[in-house]
Amino acid sequence: MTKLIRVSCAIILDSGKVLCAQRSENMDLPLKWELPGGKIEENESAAECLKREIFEELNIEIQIIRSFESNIHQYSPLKKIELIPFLCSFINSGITLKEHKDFCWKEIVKLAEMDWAEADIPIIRDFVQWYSLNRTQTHSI
Ligand SMILES: Nc1nc2c([nH]c(=O)n2[C@@H]2O[C@H](COP(=O)(O)OP(=O)(O)OP(=O)(O)O)[C@@H](O)[C@H]2O)c(=O)[nH]1
Repeated sequence: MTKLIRVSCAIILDSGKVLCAQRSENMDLPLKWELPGGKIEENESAAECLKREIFEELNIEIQIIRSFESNIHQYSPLKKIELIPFLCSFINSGITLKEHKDFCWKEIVKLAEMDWAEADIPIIRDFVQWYSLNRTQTHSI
């Protein structure tokens, strides 16, 4: 049976825009856009993983606001991931890319235009829908 790989990812919201990261040519899913994050290690919670990965990949600290429903996606017979999203804000802002090719801040209404990794598509759709219903609560972010 295929092992389920659990992956935490961050929807980092700042001034109504979300941080999108582009995978580099030499990564799996080359040049696809993703939400920064990574694989959850043994003895680590999804939230702990996210803080560690975001610091390792982008050199920034985040504050987790809430989690959203995860998405299970089978990329191939041997690769099945559970992508677990968290809404986050910044603590500091000097992004240094350690692994990704590029990053951008995308307005929420334009998020669906990006060429996302397949597992991210339902997560982005659900987040855009949630934001349109809850934007008044997120004004301070
Ligand atoms: N971090 C992150 N990973 C994602 C997203 N969407 C998605 O399908 N993935 C997949 O989840 C896995 C996360 O692995 P990772 O970020 O720790 O590292 P990686 O590319 O070095 O993994 P690899 O060792 O499989 O090549 C990758 O296989 C990646 O393709 C996403 O939005 N964020």
